[in-house]
Amino acid sequence: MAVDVKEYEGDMSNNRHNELTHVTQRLRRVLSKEVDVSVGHQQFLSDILLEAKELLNVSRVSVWLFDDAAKPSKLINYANTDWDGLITGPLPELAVQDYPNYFRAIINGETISANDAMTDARTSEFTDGYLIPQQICALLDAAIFQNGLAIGVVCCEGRFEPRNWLQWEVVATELIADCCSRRLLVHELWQMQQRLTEMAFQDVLTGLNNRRYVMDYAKSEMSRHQRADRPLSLLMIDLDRFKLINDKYGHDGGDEVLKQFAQCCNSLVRTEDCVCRLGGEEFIILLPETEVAQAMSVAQRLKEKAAALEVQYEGDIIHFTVSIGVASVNLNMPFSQSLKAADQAVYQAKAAGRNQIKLAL
Ligand SMILES: Nc1nc2c(ncn2[C@@H]2O[C@H](COP(=O)(O)OP(=O)(O)OP(=O)(O)O)[C@@H](O)[C@H]2O)c(=O)[nH]1
Repeated sequence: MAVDVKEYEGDMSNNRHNELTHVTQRLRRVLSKEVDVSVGHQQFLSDILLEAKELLNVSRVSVWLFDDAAKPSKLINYANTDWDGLITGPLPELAVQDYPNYFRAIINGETISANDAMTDARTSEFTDGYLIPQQICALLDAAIFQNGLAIGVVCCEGRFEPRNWLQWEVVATELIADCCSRRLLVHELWQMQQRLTEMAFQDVLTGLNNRRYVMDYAKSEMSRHQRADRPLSLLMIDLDRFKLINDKYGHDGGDEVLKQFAQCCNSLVRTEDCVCRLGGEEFIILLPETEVAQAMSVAQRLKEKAAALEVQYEGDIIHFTVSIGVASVNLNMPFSQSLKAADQAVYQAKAAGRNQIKLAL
């Protein structure tokens, strides 16, 4: 049911007025969450669209984004409130060649307040294929901008009869479109930040945690284990004669071995264990809540699994072995001391002929 100007200016029933005040407050509360990344952005969009649907008293509100803001050729449905019956499932993409007037208006940044969508020159293109079958009579569409370019549109659809869109309804839709724009930007920035954090703590080649990560992780695990008086163990692993593998199969062959060995480590340990590539052909596995005797048996399984691994590379099969140093992490000393002890054990394993496990003293 549309709100009439006269009604809004003076005669609006108390009920409708109270209802609007209530919905506006709800909408403002939801809009204020635009920077709260703990709410998923799809959830946020669907929340504001629902509030907008109620505020404007329309059948559906949806968000559509251009495939390419610099050179738009399609509008793709991004979020929408459901509506009772009719279209279900994903909405089809809209192509510029089918709706040139509509696209032109949105690209120009116009807010389309089509009181009668079937006669408005910007929306009449939808008449036979969409408006008539869906019984949509009024459309209120506001462009979503980013950096001065229209990147998409918020679309409000009224069914059954034309309506006169009021000025406040137009402004409310534009505010919602602006809010969608900011939220999409917040989402992009959040994704970028996630990616940077991942990059800062991840080894690019193997996807394992890197040295920076293990140092932070060890620090927090050491204090946790100290408080709980629990044992923490570590394996330091070095691939044997890795230079020969590089020399024989090339750097890419060596990389393939490192990647497959990383997977081998991951497949062998518990989810709470922390596998890291320290650099080069050197890896470390931290085993929380683990006595050194159990750590020795993990090392034994890893040594056997590595020796049995057949790395397929350009028609060849590459075999390799590992030398492992096992240490119980000394919770009263800096972590670097335990690393050093494990490193010396690796050195002894190498000196003893490689493909060996040694316990750090
Ligand atoms: N393919 C590849 N090779 C690497 C990478 N990082 C380091 N290396 C190579 O790893 C080799 C390590 O050689 P060394 O330190 O001599 O050790 P090793 O040949 O494994 O001999 P031992 O440790 O004594 O058994 C060097 O040739 C490095 O160039 C990497 O990311 N990819």
